Amino acid sequence: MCGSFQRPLWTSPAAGHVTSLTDLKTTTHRTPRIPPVKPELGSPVLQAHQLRKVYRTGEVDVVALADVSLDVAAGEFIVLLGASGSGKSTLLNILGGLDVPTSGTLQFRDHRLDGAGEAALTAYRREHVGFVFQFYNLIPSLTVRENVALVTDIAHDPMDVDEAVAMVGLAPRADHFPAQLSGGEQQRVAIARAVVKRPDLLLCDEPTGALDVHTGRLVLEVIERVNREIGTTTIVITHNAAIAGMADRVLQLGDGRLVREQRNTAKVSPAELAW
Ligand SMILES: Nc1ncnc2c1ncn2[C@@H]1O[C@H](COP(=O)(O)OP(=O)(O)OP(=O)(O)O)[C@@H](O)[C@H]1O
Repeated sequence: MCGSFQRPLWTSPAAGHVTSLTDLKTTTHRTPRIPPVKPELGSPVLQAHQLRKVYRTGEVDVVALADVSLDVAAGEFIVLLGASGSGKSTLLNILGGLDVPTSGTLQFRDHRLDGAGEAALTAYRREHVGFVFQFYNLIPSLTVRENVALVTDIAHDPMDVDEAVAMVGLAPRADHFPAQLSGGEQQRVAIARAVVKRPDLLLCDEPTGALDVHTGRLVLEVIERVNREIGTTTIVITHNAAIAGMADRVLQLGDGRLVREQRNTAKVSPAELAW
């Protein structure tokens, strides 16, 4: 399972809070970083042990995650299912360094993330994690290419921007603005932006939630392609159980706990998914 944990890597008091892209650039050389060595396919990339997250609002404690233990192997494609409020986003946010657990341990390769400070989590997210959310968060005044290129300024070893744009099938639209694109196309730009820095992890929270079936399939095809061709470890949250067929492994959360885990012996391509 989780093996012996090391002390958190990032405890340097010199690493300050990062508040803007300019800050990110200027902190690049000060912020402790994990070397960008790609792990062997199948080796553990994330190890979570008894993760617990309690949100306190006034006098009320909400237990969003209750002792979730989970190993994620490099290159794996995981679909995370569960009813609304079951803790899916909370888990994804903690795995992606957007939030920290109340208790439990989380390790990315050899490095502890629980207890890591703001600057350390920023470095982790910036160098190792690509996020895709339900809404695309593109900058309207920038073209497709420029939206994707923004990230490469702060990445250690980015992909060529046009290569990333081509990977999501938008090469002919590279000079278009977000308002000139459909929702599915905008989501594909968001995926290109997430993967252009060659992250170890691609974390997607309801990536097809705002899309119709046909467009949703196209977006899932791009996510599947990134996982298959680049080997990016991928976790997708969805309410749509049909998407589970794409996964190597399907995890189901209920009331903050992992209530079901299933490995797919054969994966279904997004084009074959029916919902
Ligand atoms: N910042 C917060 N403060 C207080 N409670 C929170 C906070 N964030 C989440 N929660 C609570 O934690 C629980 C898990 O929320 P979470 O968003 O992780 O669920 P989810 O499975 O992703 O739900 P959905 O499918 O609706 O997005 C819920 O009861 C939610 O109300």
